Amino acid sequence: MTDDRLLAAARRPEDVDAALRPKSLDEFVGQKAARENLRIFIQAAKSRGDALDHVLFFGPPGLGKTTLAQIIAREMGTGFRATSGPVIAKSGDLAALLTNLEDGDVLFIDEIHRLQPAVEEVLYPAMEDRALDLMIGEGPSARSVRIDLPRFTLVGATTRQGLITTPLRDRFGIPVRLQFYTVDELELVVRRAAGLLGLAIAPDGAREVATRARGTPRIAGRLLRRVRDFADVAGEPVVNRKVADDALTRLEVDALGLDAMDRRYLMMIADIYRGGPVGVETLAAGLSEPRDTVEEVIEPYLIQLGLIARTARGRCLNGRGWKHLGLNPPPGAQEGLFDA
Ligand SMILES: Nc1ncnc2c1ncn2[C@@H]1O[C@H](COP(=O)(O)OP(=O)(O)OP(=O)(O)O)[C@@H](O)[C@H]1O
Ligand SMILES: [Mg+2]
Repeated sequence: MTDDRLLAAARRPEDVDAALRPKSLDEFVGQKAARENLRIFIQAAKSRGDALDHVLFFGPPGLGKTTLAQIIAREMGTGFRATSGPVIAKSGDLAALLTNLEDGDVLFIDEIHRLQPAVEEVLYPAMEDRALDLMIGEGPSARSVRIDLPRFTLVGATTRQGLITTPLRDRFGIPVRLQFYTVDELELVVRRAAGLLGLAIAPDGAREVATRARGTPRIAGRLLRRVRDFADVAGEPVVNRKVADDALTRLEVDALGLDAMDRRYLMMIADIYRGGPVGVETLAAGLSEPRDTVEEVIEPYLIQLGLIARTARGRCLNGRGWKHLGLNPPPGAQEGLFDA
């Protein structure tokens, strides 16, 4: 299933992300626009002696949302508290978290789209007015009291921008969309990670891993560890292109970084639906995967590569998709509409 995929971008226990996590904006590779904007906003807030405005990160898993949240706290020189949407069960839990913050703290809420509506409502005045509205007592004697909160920066992260309610989204002064990384950027990520892992890697070896990492630093780190295993066992002192290629091919990661699941997805559109259009529900059922997984994990990178297109009538295989499968589109297939 998806969780076992080598190329699944979602966190897994063995990822030991912390070891490879960049600790400052200077160390953070890629996301240039976001990085430079954050640098300016952080500098400005610091020079005013104020907390940074609230930041919302959105984008596919493994692109660096949590990493950037930690970097913000470090660069601001403030404390970092982390929690996640599904963990905060009641509004009282959030109230406790907020009242325990120290001046200037960063409060990181991962999967913020999964907050309960009642909990989310506590956040609105907290974000806007640094205040908490509490109800004291019950029945006719109930009254509302307002408690002032310390200055803090809320950093929210989500893989599902579409699921964030508008009132919540509007309260973030700094929305940041993270993009897939280029191969050049991932090459730097791989070299840096190899250095931290004490692994000797040749430039063409780093390039090979980068090319096959689905635009995602977490996957680059994971592939690098697996390649290291193969190199260790084979007694290869240096990971060059051939060593990396052999290892990744054995792991069924193809030249574009697609794995068996991606190829099953593409083959299903090609084979059964003659190139589409086919609805995402149908594809999800055929792959025995939840629709969310198909939309959030499998499709974004295939779209990024131009192998498929999302249309109003469903998913279609593009010319490039047919080519990657080594197939010719059947006469009358939809693909010509989307690219050459
Ligand atoms: N720009 C980067 N440079 C180097 N390494 C990075 C970069 N961005 C992320 N990483 C590495 O990728 C891994 C995943 O990053 P992170 O946990 O921040 O992703 P995320 O966006 O929070 O993912 P999720 O949506 O699953 O929570 C970490 O090990 C981190 O070290
Ligand atoms: Mg994260």
